[in-house]
Amino acid sequence: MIEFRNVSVSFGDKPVLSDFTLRLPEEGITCLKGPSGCGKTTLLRVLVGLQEPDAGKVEGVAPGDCAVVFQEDRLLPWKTALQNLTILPGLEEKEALEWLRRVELGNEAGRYPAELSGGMRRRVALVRALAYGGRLLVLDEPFLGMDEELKKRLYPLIRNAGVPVILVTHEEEDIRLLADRVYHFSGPPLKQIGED
Ligand SMILES: Nc1ncnc2c1ncn2[C@@H]1O[C@H](COP(=O)(O)OP(=O)(O)OP(=O)(O)O)[C@@H](O)[C@H]1O
Repeated sequence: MIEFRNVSVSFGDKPVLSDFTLRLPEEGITCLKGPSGCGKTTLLRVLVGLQEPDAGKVEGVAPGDCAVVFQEDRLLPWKTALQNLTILPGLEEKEALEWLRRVELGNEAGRYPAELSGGMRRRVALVRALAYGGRLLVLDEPFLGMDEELKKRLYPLIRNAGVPVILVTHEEEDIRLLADRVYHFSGPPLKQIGED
């Protein structure tokens, strides 16, 4: 179980997390849903250790435990799709190529991020996170820029990640086909308003 305990984060005079407490199960796929700007990304940034809270703490997860895909793909622009994977310690080129093939990018291995579409870059970021392993897979809108048919072909990769997944998505279809449970939020400040 991952636990946010009385976590507060403000940007200027705007509280985004305010004495926020939440327990997230560490099994299956947990979807987080809420309106744009309510604070979901901030929650994930605190979870993975990229945002130091003003107060409170997160228990049950350590730095390096999480493989993350953020809304912006964060690929290294001076490295090809393949090299963006082989920067992972211990990931051989052959295995990296196999990951790219799984997201239908086998022919794009030698291309630089600037030569890929937004949806292609996100697929590289997604397999980089999957190949990283970690104890928890954290995904913030991982299917942005992808059509419905492609997304459906990628769902099994998420389903079979072999680790618990925290998934932020606005898409009902993602939730319907992937989620084991959904936490609903409002905000800011972020507040849990339901669960199903
Ligand atoms: N680094 C920052 N500096 C200032 N304000 C920020 C910063 N990061 C987030 N915010 C503000 O905090 C609020 C919550 O942002 P956040 O990105 O967490 O929302 P979100 O729920 O993930 O939104 P979306 O679904 O649109 O991605 C927004 O009002 C945003 O403008």
